[in-house]
Amino acid sequence: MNPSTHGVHLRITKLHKSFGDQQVLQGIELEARPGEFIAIIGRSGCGKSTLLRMIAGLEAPTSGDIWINDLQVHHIHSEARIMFQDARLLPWSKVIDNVAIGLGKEDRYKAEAALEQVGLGARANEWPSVLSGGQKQRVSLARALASHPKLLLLDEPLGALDALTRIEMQQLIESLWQQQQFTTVLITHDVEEAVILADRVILIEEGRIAMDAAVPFSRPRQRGNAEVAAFIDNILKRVMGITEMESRVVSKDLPSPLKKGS
Ligand SMILES: Nc1ncnc2c1ncn2[C@@H]1O[C@H](COP(=O)(O)OP(=O)(O)OP(=O)(O)O)[C@@H](O)[C@H]1O
Repeated sequence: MNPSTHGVHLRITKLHKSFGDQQVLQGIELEARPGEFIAIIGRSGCGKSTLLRMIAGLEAPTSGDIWINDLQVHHIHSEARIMFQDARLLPWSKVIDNVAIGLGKEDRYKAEAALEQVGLGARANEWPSVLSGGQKQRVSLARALASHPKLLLLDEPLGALDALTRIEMQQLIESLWQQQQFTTVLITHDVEEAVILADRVILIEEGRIAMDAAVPFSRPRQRGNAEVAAFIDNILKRVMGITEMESRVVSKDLPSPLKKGS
């Protein structure tokens, strides 16, 4: 955990969300301390994005409360920024203008600085269309960070990237988080990514928090490290609902994600 004077305190109580008859979230209780980095995992469709959208103020809860510091979330919070799997850049605006969206003219230097921080200062005056997927996500990250948010919401932002670019982006996000100390909520399908980056890994199952595991390793965390790999493996087993005995059978007989890292 990164002690922080910058990030917000996030608190979620008795949160329910239904779409028609479908109850997606059924009593979420969750807290992130200022400057904490939490990762939310869970099977496809369990409600991760819905939860993030509600924290962002883009979707209203059916019932329950979300607090950012002492303000209840009813609409988009001025201190929060969200980043999605697709970069969502405006194709008719230059890279720097995409980063500067929402900033006043006098704050344009902040967009330039954010673009430098993600390593794309030299590409400021190009069109988004000439950038690679990873570069577009860097621009999207710069746009999210240019206004110095106190809460960064990441909805599977690295999901579409190749493995190497993904690792580079993870390192970039971790180093910017360490410098700027914003509170971070990361949605990811990748348990390894959650364990490498987050202070806590939180599993949503059947609409509730089924696991909230503090990651006990110092940073930067090494993927090859046996203890890290075993920790990832245990979470994977928990996500897949596989018992110890079943996992031995799976590990022996099949190439399986349970063997990841071994
Ligand atoms: N606007 C909506 N209207 C109706 N149903 C919705 C709406 N948004 C989400 N849902 C439903 O809520 C459930 C949770 O969706 P959500 O996108 O939050 O899941 P997720 O865990 O993020 O999934 P994935 O990992 O596949 O992205 C799904 O069954 C989805 O169909």
